Amino acid sequence: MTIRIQPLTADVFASFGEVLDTAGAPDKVINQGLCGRYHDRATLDFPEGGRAGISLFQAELRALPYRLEMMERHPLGSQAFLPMSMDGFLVIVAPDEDGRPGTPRAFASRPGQGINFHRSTWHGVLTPLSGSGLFAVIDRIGDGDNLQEHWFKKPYTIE
Ligand SMILES: NC(=O)N[C@@H](O)C(=O)O
Ligand code: NI
Repeated sequence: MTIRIQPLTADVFASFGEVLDTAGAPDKVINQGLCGRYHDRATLDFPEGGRAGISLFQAELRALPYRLEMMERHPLGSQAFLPMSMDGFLVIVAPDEDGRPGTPRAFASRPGQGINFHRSTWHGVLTPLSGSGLFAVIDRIGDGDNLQEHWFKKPYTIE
């Protein structure tokens, strides 16, 4: 089955997580008026202990059409992907259907956008399509099994 990539917007992504960008006016202007602060724009959620960690991911670039073989989720915490280059990337999510991913949805972020997956949101792994492939990732550091994978019998084609 082929999944068509759509533009990423806060509305279409709302049930899966938050989109971080500087659309519109900043919530606060700081630093003697020289910096706009887009304040508290995503929710870090680690209900069963653990703490927030910041890691760097240096990911290989992928190409389209993209073969989606697996989706994963983190039952113990949210996960944010913040590109460290001005490049869009591929964001793949799916609703949960009885403990497995339903039909995936694919979005292309704009340069300068980051995302934060809600805890337990089914998602594809970090998928850069251009640029450096370097991302800051904010997710849960702690004990317990925070990774659930689902491998599709028939991979999807994302394009
Ligand atoms: N496993 C890991 O650290 N990365 C994944 O969670 C991912 O979403 O890329
Ligand atoms: Ni993940």
